[in-house]
Amino acid sequence: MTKHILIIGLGLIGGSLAKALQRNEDIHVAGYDSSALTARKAFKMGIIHSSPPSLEQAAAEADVIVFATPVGATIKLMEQSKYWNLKDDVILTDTGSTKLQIMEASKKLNHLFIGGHPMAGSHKSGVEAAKEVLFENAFYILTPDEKTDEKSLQFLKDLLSVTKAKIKVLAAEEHDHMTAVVSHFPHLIAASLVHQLDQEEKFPFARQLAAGGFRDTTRIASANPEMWRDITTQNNSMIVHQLDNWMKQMEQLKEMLQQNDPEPIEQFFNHAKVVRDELPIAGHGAMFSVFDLYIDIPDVPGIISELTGYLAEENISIVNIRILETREDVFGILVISFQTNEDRARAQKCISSRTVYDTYIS
Ligand SMILES: NC(=O)c1ccc[n+]([C@@H]2O[C@H](COP(=O)([O-])OP(=O)(O)OC[C@H]3O[C@@H](n4cnc5c(N)ncnc54)[C@H](O)[C@@H]3O)[C@@H](O)[C@H]2O)c1
Ligand SMILES: O=C(O)C(=O)C[C@]1(C(=O)O)C=C[C@@H](O)C=C1
Repeated sequence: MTKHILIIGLGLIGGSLAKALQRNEDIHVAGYDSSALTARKAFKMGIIHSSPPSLEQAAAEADVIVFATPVGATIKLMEQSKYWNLKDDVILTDTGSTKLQIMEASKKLNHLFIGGHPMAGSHKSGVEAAKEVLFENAFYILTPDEKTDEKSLQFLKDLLSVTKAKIKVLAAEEHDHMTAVVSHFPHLIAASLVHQLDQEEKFPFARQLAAGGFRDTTRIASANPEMWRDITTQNNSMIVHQLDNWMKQMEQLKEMLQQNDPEPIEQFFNHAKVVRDELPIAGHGAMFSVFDLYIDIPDVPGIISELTGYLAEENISIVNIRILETREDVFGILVISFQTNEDRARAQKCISSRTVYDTYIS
């Protein structure tokens, strides 16, 4: 029998989930967004099967309701949902980046709520950025609580299995602690590095020099500010705890730098390299979402379409393409991102065999 899923919030995450869920032919995906334009776009793009005009009516028909809205809006919607006429056995879930406050809010609901968080995403937002494959190989965290029965949990796991994510059950507190370390606090550091560049007054040309290192470290500073405002206010104490640890670490770093002894400085970098190099490689998800290929190209018209044309001929899909404007002379660096290491290796071979341009992997 067809199951009715309602996704509220049709941005990057809601849109990607809707697309992935459509792989299951026994599922009807209805989508709602507070922006009527977004909902219309999602329907036109085929991301959702239907775009009901009334949220309450769509909620009443749903077997599963997914809140894929910024976490502040999710808590407000959860409160509203108490007044909706829901099916008795409906399962409510969400995709929010924080879990403790959301699970706390779920205690006041009359229906089952199982927290959810796919650990994959992007600095891009909105329905246009939605991708069916976004969650493949990424962890998808679920945070059931004492009210959750095994059957409903299994039902949700089965439903989400079409995303090809790795489903993992965690307690909300563990989730918020770990995401503060690997996601929330790094976003604040990335933003702080950009602020530091912005405060550089003596040499404004520094912005032009910002090359791979600065761009790689600060990509996530381009993420949606409202979304990160909500995450930061909800997971505030865990983030402040990370900041305390960071400040202690920075004090130690400062002392080490003041002594300027090369050996501990090398050890500092070496330890970070060993830990970073040992991080597990995931196809998508939190850490390694893309594989970049760098190509030295001359500044001539048509060069990008020439190169992408070669890749298209060999059926190699591209995730992203950008130019690093780090040099003022004739050559620039084109960075093409791929979804897999294999795609990048094929692309490097393809470009090296068809052009004279140097390609390299950073
Ligand atoms: N962006 C990421 O990398 C990422 C990754 C995993 C989880 N998340 C979480 O998933 C959720 C959605 O994030 P996103 O990146 O898709 O954001 P997004 O900005 O791309 O999309 C959010 C959508 O929700 C809609 N919306 C906002 N308030 C609403 C309301 N009250 N009712 C209905 N629709 C409303 C917006 O119009 C927008 O279309 C957030 O809770 C976020 O923390 C984000
Ligand atoms: O890849 C990115 O750009 C992301 O920021 C994704 C990211 C993360 O911090 O890793 C962001 C928020 C999430 O809740 C999960 C994933």
